[in-house]
Amino acid sequence: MGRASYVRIVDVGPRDGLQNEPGLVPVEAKVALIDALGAAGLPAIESGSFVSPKWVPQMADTAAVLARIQRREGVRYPVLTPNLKGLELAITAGVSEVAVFAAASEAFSLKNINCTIAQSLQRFAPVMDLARANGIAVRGYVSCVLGCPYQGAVPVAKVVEVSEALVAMGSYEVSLGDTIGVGTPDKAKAMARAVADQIGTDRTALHFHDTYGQALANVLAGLELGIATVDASVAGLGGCPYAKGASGNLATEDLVYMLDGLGVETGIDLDRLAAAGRAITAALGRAPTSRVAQALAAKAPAATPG
Ligand SMILES: CC(C)(COP(=O)([O-])OP(=O)([O-])OC[C@H]1O[C@@H](n2cnc3c(N)ncnc32)[C@H](O)[C@@H]1OP(=O)([O-])[O-])[C@@H](O)C(=O)NCCC(=O)NCCSC(=O)C[C@@](C)(O)CC(=O)[O-]
Repeated sequence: MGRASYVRIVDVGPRDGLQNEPGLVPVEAKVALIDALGAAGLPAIESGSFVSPKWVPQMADTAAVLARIQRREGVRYPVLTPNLKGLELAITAGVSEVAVFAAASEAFSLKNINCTIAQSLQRFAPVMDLARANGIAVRGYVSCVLGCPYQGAVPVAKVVEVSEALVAMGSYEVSLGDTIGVGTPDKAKAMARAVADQIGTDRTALHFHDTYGQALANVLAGLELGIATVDASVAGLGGCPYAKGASGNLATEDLVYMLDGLGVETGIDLDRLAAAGRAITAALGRAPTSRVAQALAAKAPAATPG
């Protein structure tokens, strides 16, 4: 199957990007980021997570963030929910989409959500049922699809097995997370193909971190399979609190620039996206790691001295 003519980008910056920030990011900065991403044309913006505030303090204000964002018609604002308690909080916050997150590595599952892979799938079953009863769409994640910080190699068969289980339970899509960004294109493509062959290309999404600078190449390899949903994080924000050394996701600006160049539609305005990235990184006191954002900033006319 060839490359799709439209790729749906899920910006995970407000959640995956910010969850590991050492200093608390104010609610206003998160709301401004989500609204700016919506205005830039993102069709889906992962806006927070209802997880234990002891485990991930940065996401403890998710309800406050959701109460203040400007929800745009046609834009989805999923949040992570690891268990029923998380889903109940998400329902109270009025969400229409959540994500459950499993792993293909036992060691990572224990560190990240304090249970085995099998226990996590058991825990997700009632979450899926309650979500369905409330008309809430459920996305699934599988972490460590190309390697684990604790266990090393991860068998592709395990990635396929967990992905199939998530779809069988009711996930409309499974996002394949290279949590520590160790993948390279041939391996990424073989893994994504093995999953897509079982659950369908239309249910397969790519979520690659850029730790080793391979994320864009890995995405391109996945696009060749016809996969048409890709996660990215504005300004390259991010890192996982339970994966030491994991850097940010593929930067959304870099992905949009590549797709624009390939003639693949995204519906995203690159300049507005880059402005959103500059605003949040300014609030965090640093520059975007996105190469495209840096290039655009270098090209921008200098302010007139005044
Ligand atoms: C899953 C748990 C809760 C298990 O944690 P646990 O300690 O086993 O849970 P518990 O059920 O025993 O509860 C312990 C305490 O947490 C509370 N609690 C329990 N659940 C919730 C909830 N939903 N919301 C708020 N509070 C909650 C619960 O009420 C209790 O409070 P206490 O009585 O001690 O005061 C914990 O391990 C956790 O929150 N983990 C989240 C870790 C996380 O968010 N990781 C980052 C996201 S995953 C990721 O980044 C990878 C991804 C998706 O991007 C893809 C990729 O790149 O690979």
